[in-house]
Amino acid sequence: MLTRESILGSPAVLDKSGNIIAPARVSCTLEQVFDAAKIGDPIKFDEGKITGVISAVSSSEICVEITDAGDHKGRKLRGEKAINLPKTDLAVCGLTAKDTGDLDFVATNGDIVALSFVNGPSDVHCLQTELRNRGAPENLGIVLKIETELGFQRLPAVLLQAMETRNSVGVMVARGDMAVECGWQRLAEMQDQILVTCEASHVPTIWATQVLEGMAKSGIPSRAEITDAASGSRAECVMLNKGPHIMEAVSSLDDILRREACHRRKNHAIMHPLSHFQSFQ
Ligand SMILES: Nc1ncnc2c1ncn2[C@@H]1O[C@H](COP(=O)(O)OP(=O)(O)O)[C@@H](O)[C@H]1O
Ligand SMILES: C=C(OP(=O)(O)O)C(=O)O
Repeated sequence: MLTRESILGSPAVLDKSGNIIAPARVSCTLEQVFDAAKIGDPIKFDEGKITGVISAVSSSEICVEITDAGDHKGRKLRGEKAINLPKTDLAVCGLTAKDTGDLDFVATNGDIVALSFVNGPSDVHCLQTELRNRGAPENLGIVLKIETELGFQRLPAVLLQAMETRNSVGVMVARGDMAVECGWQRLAEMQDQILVTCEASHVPTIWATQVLEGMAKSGIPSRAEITDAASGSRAECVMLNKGPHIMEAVSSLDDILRREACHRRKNHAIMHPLSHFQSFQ
């Protein structure tokens, strides 16, 4: 059960035979969810690790039937984990009350402001207006985090809107939420298109989320991670997430990107002679 009231989460209460007497409860801070969600809408918790379908909605509670929580042992949902409703039009436009509060500080102290869940040009316009109203400097950078289907579809219009002001603009390929919102299968195709569109628009990009994650966490990368990190050379910036081995991850990333720079410039392969195979000439 998802509750509008901000309460501490609690697990389900079961009787001796394992029947649910009271459902598990978690609260959701985004109030619009309770007006927008509809029966049958999919819902995902903790980056898609737990999935469900909405089975009942009221203005204060949303009932969710969990359809997948891993194997028979299930998965624990801890505090502060993300909730995604990929097919629900949340009618969240622009900025929340907390965002506008935070902007008072950002406008005078920030170098860059990142806008999460950009769904269309109106979100960007809203940020631009709020920054102008606060007299934010023209050189305050704006990073647009593309993480939803709508943001992806409207990227050209989003970029044109961002270019209406003199603020430098960049795009983050926010692959964490994008995979949850749009489905894992679409990630490769979507990230490619974002990179190409941004290159054509002369907008720098940030390759984000789970880059060398295994290495940052355990010290040893997977083979797939190395290839993914090398693809970061197609962006202007790569974002790493924290972990006890982050220093090794940074230095490996530097090494991988330097090597890749000999073979690729942005989205274009450099077709120089393959020196490794000269002995075959
Ligand atoms: N589908 C959505 N459309 C618009 N805004 C959303 C959507 N999902 C979440 N948000 C907004 O974005 C906020 C989430 O921000 P945050 O988790 O910090 O994003 P990020 O994953 O970019 O760090 C929510 O509090 C909510 O205001
Ligand atoms: C960068 C992302 O967002 P967050 O800042 O929540 O990690 C993402 O979802 O990929």
